Amino acid sequence: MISESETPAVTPLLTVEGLKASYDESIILRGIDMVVKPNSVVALLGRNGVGKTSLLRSIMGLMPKTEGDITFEGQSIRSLRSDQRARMGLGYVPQGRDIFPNLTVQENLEVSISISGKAGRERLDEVYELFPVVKEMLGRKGGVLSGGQQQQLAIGRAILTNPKLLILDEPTEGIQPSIIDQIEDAIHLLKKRGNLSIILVEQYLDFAKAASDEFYILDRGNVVLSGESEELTADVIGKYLTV
Ligand SMILES: Nc1ncnc2c1ncn2[C@@H]1O[C@H](COP(=O)(O)OP(=O)(O)OP(=O)(O)O)[C@@H](O)[C@H]1O
Repeated sequence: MISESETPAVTPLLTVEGLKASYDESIILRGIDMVVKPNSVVALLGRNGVGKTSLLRSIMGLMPKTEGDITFEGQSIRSLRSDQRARMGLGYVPQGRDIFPNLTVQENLEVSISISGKAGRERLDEVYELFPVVKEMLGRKGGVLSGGQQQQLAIGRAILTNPKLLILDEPTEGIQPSIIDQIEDAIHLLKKRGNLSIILVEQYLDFAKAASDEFYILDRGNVVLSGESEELTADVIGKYLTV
Protein backbone atom coordinates (compact mmCIF):
# COMPACT_ATOMS: atom_id res chain seq x y z
CA MET A 1 0.00 0.00 0.00
CA ILE A 2 1.26 3.48 -0.84
CA SER A 3 1.29 5.76 2.16
CA GLU A 4 0.34 9.39 1.73
CA SER A 5 3.93 10.58 2.15
CA GLU A 6 4.95 8.51 -0.90
CA THR A 7 2.28 9.95 -3.19
CA PRO A 8 4.08 12.23 -5.66
CA ALA A 9 3.18 15.87 -5.11
CA VAL A 10 1.36 17.55 -8.00
CA THR A 11 3.45 20.32 -9.54
CA PRO A 12 1.31 23.46 -9.48
CA LEU A 13 0.45 25.18 -12.74
CA LEU A 14 0.59 28.60 -11.08
CA THR A 15 2.15 29.65 -7.80
CA VAL A 16 1.79 33.12 -6.32
CA GLU A 17 4.13 33.84 -3.42
CA GLY A 18 4.17 36.88 -1.16
CA LEU A 19 2.56 39.00 -3.86
CA LYS A 20 2.24 42.67 -3.06
CA ALA A 21 0.82 45.22 -5.46
CA SER A 22 -0.01 48.87 -5.36
CA TYR A 23 -1.42 51.75 -7.37
CA ASP A 24 0.68 54.85 -6.72
CA GLU A 25 0.71 55.21 -2.94
CA SER A 26 -2.16 52.82 -2.19
CA ILE A 27 -1.17 49.27 -1.32
CA ILE A 28 -3.79 46.89 -2.72
CA LEU A 29 -2.32 43.39 -2.24
CA ARG A 30 -0.38 42.74 0.97
CA GLY A 31 1.33 39.39 0.47
CA ILE A 32 -0.86 36.90 -1.37
CA ASP A 33 0.02 33.19 -1.52
CA MET A 34 -2.03 31.10 -3.91
CA VAL A 35 -1.61 27.84 -5.80
CA VAL A 36 -3.51 26.68 -8.87
CA LYS A 37 -3.12 22.98 -9.58
CA PRO A 38 -3.22 21.59 -13.11
CA ASN A 39 -6.72 20.94 -14.41
CA SER A 40 -8.49 22.63 -11.54
CA VAL A 41 -10.87 25.53 -11.08
CA VAL A 42 -10.16 28.11 -8.38
CA ALA A 43 -12.74 30.65 -7.27
CA LEU A 44 -11.48 33.96 -5.94
CA LEU A 45 -14.01 35.47 -3.59
CA GLY A 46 -14.36 38.56 -1.43
CA ARG A 47 -16.37 41.68 -0.92
CA ASN A 48 -16.12 44.63 -3.31
CA GLY A 49 -12.79 46.38 -3.50
CA VAL A 50 -10.70 43.80 -1.59
CA GLY A 51 -8.26 43.30 -4.48
CA LYS A 52 -9.59 40.39 -6.56
CA THR A 53 -9.25 42.13 -9.93
CA SER A 54 -5.86 43.49 -8.88
CA LEU A 55 -4.68 39.93 -8.18
CA LEU A 56 -5.82 38.81 -11.65
CA ARG A 57 -4.14 41.84 -13.21
CA SER A 58 -0.94 41.07 -11.30
CA ILE A 59 -0.95 37.51 -12.61
CA MET A 60 -1.35 38.90 -16.14
CA GLY A 61 1.41 41.48 -15.67
CA LEU A 62 -0.96 44.44 -15.84
CA MET A 63 -0.37 46.06 -12.43
CA PRO A 64 2.04 49.01 -12.30
CA LYS A 65 3.98 47.83 -9.25
CA THR A 66 4.33 44.33 -7.76
CA GLU A 67 6.64 42.50 -5.35
CA GLY A 68 6.87 38.80 -4.63
CA ASP A 69 6.90 36.03 -7.19
CA ILE A 70 4.58 34.39 -9.69
CA THR A 71 5.60 31.07 -11.18
CA PHE A 72 3.89 29.45 -14.16
CA GLU A 73 4.78 25.85 -15.04
CA GLY A 74 7.80 26.15 -12.77
CA GLN A 75 9.13 29.34 -14.39
CA SER A 76 9.08 32.76 -12.79
CA ILE A 77 6.99 35.11 -14.94
CA ARG A 78 7.18 38.17 -12.73
CA SER A 79 9.48 40.08 -15.05
CA LEU A 80 7.63 39.09 -18.23
CA ARG A 81 5.34 41.46 -20.10
CA SER A 82 1.65 40.63 -20.34
CA ASP A 83 1.89 39.60 -24.01
CA GLN A 84 4.70 37.19 -23.13
CA ARG A 85 2.56 35.73 -20.34
CA ALA A 86 -0.32 35.36 -22.81
CA ARG A 87 1.93 33.48 -25.21
CA MET A 88 2.96 31.10 -22.40
CA GLY A 89 -0.68 30.12 -21.98
CA LEU A 90 -2.41 32.65 -19.75
CA GLY A 91 -5.77 33.74 -21.15
CA TYR A 92 -7.60 36.67 -19.56
CA VAL A 93 -11.24 37.71 -19.87
CA PRO A 94 -11.49 40.99 -17.96
CA GLN A 95 -14.57 42.26 -16.20
CA GLY A 96 -16.82 43.94 -18.78
CA ARG A 97 -15.68 41.40 -21.39
CA ASP A 98 -13.63 43.71 -23.56
CA ILE A 99 -14.88 42.53 -26.92
CA PHE A 100 -14.67 44.77 -30.00
CA PRO A 101 -18.19 46.23 -30.29
CA ASN A 102 -17.79 47.47 -33.87
CA LEU A 103 -16.42 44.20 -35.23
CA THR A 104 -18.66 41.28 -36.06
CA VAL A 105 -18.56 38.19 -33.89
CA GLN A 106 -16.58 36.46 -36.63
CA GLU A 107 -14.08 39.33 -36.79
CA ASN A 108 -13.76 39.25 -32.99
CA LEU A 109 -12.85 35.57 -33.28
CA GLU A 110 -10.45 36.27 -36.17
CA VAL A 111 -8.52 38.71 -33.97
CA SER A 112 -7.73 35.81 -31.63
CA ILE A 113 -6.91 33.50 -34.52
CA SER A 114 -4.52 36.09 -35.94
CA ILE A 115 -2.56 35.70 -32.71
CA SER A 116 -2.92 31.96 -32.16
CA GLY A 117 -2.75 30.87 -35.82
CA LYS A 118 -3.77 27.42 -37.01
CA ALA A 119 -4.15 25.99 -33.52
CA GLY A 120 -6.76 28.66 -32.78
CA ARG A 121 -8.71 28.03 -35.97
CA GLU A 122 -8.79 24.33 -35.09
CA ARG A 123 -10.57 25.15 -31.85
CA LEU A 124 -13.39 27.11 -33.50
CA ASP A 125 -15.72 24.09 -33.57
CA GLU A 126 -15.10 23.56 -29.87
CA VAL A 127 -16.13 27.17 -29.18
CA TYR A 128 -19.29 26.74 -31.28
CA GLU A 129 -20.05 23.54 -29.41
CA LEU A 130 -19.59 25.19 -26.00
CA PHE A 131 -21.48 28.32 -27.00
CA PRO A 132 -23.82 27.67 -29.97
CA VAL A 133 -25.03 31.27 -29.87
CA VAL A 134 -21.57 32.44 -30.96
CA LYS A 135 -21.97 30.49 -34.20
CA GLU A 136 -25.52 31.76 -34.67
CA MET A 137 -24.39 35.37 -34.28
CA LEU A 138 -21.25 35.26 -36.47
CA GLY A 139 -22.42 38.10 -38.73
CA ARG A 140 -23.67 40.40 -35.96
CA LYS A 141 -21.67 43.28 -34.49
CA GLY A 142 -20.26 42.44 -31.04
CA GLY A 143 -21.86 45.55 -29.58
CA VAL A 144 -25.41 44.44 -30.32
CA LEU A 145 -25.10 41.13 -28.45
CA SER A 146 -26.64 40.81 -24.99
CA GLY A 147 -24.30 40.88 -22.00
CA GLY A 148 -24.44 37.11 -21.72
CA GLN A 149 -23.72 36.60 -25.41
CA GLN A 150 -20.77 39.00 -25.18
CA GLN A 151 -19.47 37.02 -22.22
CA GLN A 152 -19.70 33.78 -24.20
CA LEU A 153 -17.91 35.43 -27.12
CA ALA A 154 -15.20 36.75 -24.81
CA ILE A 155 -14.62 33.33 -23.24
CA GLY A 156 -14.73 31.70 -26.68
CA ARG A 157 -12.17 34.15 -27.98
CA ALA A 158 -9.87 33.39 -25.06
CA ILE A 159 -10.22 29.64 -25.66
CA LEU A 160 -8.98 30.10 -29.24
CA THR A 161 -5.62 31.20 -27.85
CA ASN A 162 -5.21 27.69 -26.35
CA PRO A 163 -4.69 28.84 -22.76
CA LYS A 164 -3.40 26.53 -20.05
CA LEU A 165 -4.81 28.93 -17.48
CA LEU A 166 -8.01 30.81 -18.21
CA ILE A 167 -8.66 33.81 -15.97
CA LEU A 168 -12.26 35.02 -15.80
CA ASP A 169 -13.23 38.19 -13.94
CA GLU A 170 -16.88 38.00 -12.85
CA PRO A 171 -18.16 35.97 -15.81
CA THR A 172 -21.75 36.01 -14.51
CA GLU A 173 -21.99 39.72 -13.77
CA GLY A 174 -25.27 41.13 -15.07
CA ILE A 175 -26.15 37.96 -16.95
CA GLN A 176 -29.48 36.14 -17.06
CA PRO A 177 -29.71 32.77 -15.24
CA SER A 178 -30.06 30.58 -18.35
CA ILE A 179 -26.76 31.89 -19.73
CA ILE A 180 -25.09 31.54 -16.32
CA ASP A 181 -26.01 27.84 -16.52
CA GLN A 182 -24.46 27.58 -19.98
CA ILE A 183 -21.26 29.19 -18.74
CA GLU A 184 -21.15 26.80 -15.79
CA ASP A 185 -21.63 23.85 -18.17
CA ALA A 186 -18.85 25.19 -20.38
CA ILE A 187 -16.48 25.38 -17.41
CA HIS A 188 -17.24 21.78 -16.46
CA LEU A 189 -16.77 20.62 -20.06
CA LEU A 190 -13.50 22.50 -20.51
CA LYS A 191 -12.21 20.97 -17.30
CA LYS A 192 -13.26 17.50 -18.37
CA ARG A 193 -11.27 17.85 -21.59
CA GLY A 194 -8.12 18.39 -19.53
CA ASN A 195 -5.04 20.60 -19.82
CA LEU A 196 -6.80 23.69 -18.57
CA SER A 197 -7.10 25.36 -15.20
CA ILE A 198 -9.38 28.28 -14.51
CA ILE A 199 -9.32 31.12 -11.99
CA LEU A 200 -12.62 32.91 -11.65
CA VAL A 201 -13.53 35.94 -9.63
CA GLU A 202 -17.14 35.57 -8.65
CA GLN A 203 -19.76 37.34 -6.57
CA TYR A 204 -22.47 34.80 -7.35
CA LEU A 205 -21.66 32.19 -4.71
CA ASP A 206 -23.86 29.33 -5.93
CA PHE A 207 -22.10 29.53 -9.27
CA ALA A 208 -18.66 29.81 -7.65
CA LYS A 209 -19.27 26.79 -5.46
CA ALA A 210 -20.68 24.67 -8.29
CA ALA A 211 -18.02 25.63 -10.83
CA SER A 212 -14.87 25.47 -8.70
CA ASP A 213 -12.75 22.87 -6.90
CA GLU A 214 -10.98 25.26 -4.53
CA PHE A 215 -11.55 28.76 -3.25
CA TYR A 216 -9.58 31.68 -1.87
CA ILE A 217 -11.27 34.48 0.04
CA LEU A 218 -9.56 37.87 0.00
CA ASP A 219 -10.07 40.67 2.47
CA ARG A 220 -8.22 43.98 2.26
CA GLY A 221 -5.42 42.57 0.17
CA ASN A 222 -4.87 39.35 2.16
CA VAL A 223 -6.04 35.77 1.78
CA VAL A 224 -8.19 35.20 4.86
CA LEU A 225 -9.39 31.68 4.04
CA SER A 226 -8.84 29.02 1.40
CA GLY A 227 -9.97 25.46 0.96
CA GLU A 228 -12.03 23.04 -1.06
CA SER A 229 -15.14 24.59 -2.52
CA GLU A 230 -17.44 22.03 -0.92
CA GLU A 231 -16.39 23.59 2.41
CA LEU A 232 -18.03 26.89 1.40
CA THR A 233 -20.79 26.63 3.96
CA ALA A 234 -23.37 29.21 4.98
CA ASP A 235 -21.21 29.94 8.08
CA VAL A 236 -18.14 30.72 5.98
CA ILE A 237 -20.17 32.81 3.59
CA GLY A 238 -21.82 34.71 6.45
CA LYS A 239 -18.51 35.41 8.15
CA TYR A 240 -16.40 36.46 5.18
CA LEU A 241 -18.61 37.35 2.29
CA THR A 242 -21.89 38.84 3.41
CA VAL A 243 -21.88 42.61 3.19
N1 LIG B 1 -6.49 52.09 -11.50
C1 LIG B 1 -6.59 52.22 -10.16
N2 LIG B 1 -5.96 53.22 -9.51
C2 LIG B 1 -6.04 53.35 -8.15
N3 LIG B 1 -6.73 52.51 -7.35
C3 LIG B 1 -7.40 51.50 -7.94
C4 LIG B 1 -7.36 51.29 -9.37
N4 LIG B 1 -8.10 50.20 -9.65
C5 LIG B 1 -8.58 49.74 -8.47
N5 LIG B 1 -8.15 50.52 -7.45
C6 LIG B 1 -8.47 50.32 -6.03
O1 LIG B 1 -7.89 49.10 -5.63
C7 LIG B 1 -8.71 48.45 -4.67
C8 LIG B 1 -8.94 47.03 -5.11
O2 LIG B 1 -9.66 47.01 -6.32
P1 LIG B 1 -9.99 45.69 -7.13
O3 LIG B 1 -10.73 46.09 -8.36
O4 LIG B 1 -8.78 44.87 -7.25
O5 LIG B 1 -10.98 44.97 -6.10
P2 LIG B 1 -12.06 43.85 -6.35
O6 LIG B 1 -12.00 42.96 -5.17
O7 LIG B 1 -11.86 43.22 -7.69
O8 LIG B 1 -13.40 44.68 -6.33
P3 LIG B 1 -14.73 44.57 -7.20
O9 LIG B 1 -15.43 43.37 -6.72
O10 LIG B 1 -15.44 45.83 -6.84
O11 LIG B 1 -14.34 44.52 -8.65
C9 LIG B 1 -9.99 49.27 -4.56
O12 LIG B 1 -9.91 50.03 -3.38
C10 LIG B 1 -9.96 50.14 -5.78
O13 LIG B 1 -10.58 51.37 -5.52
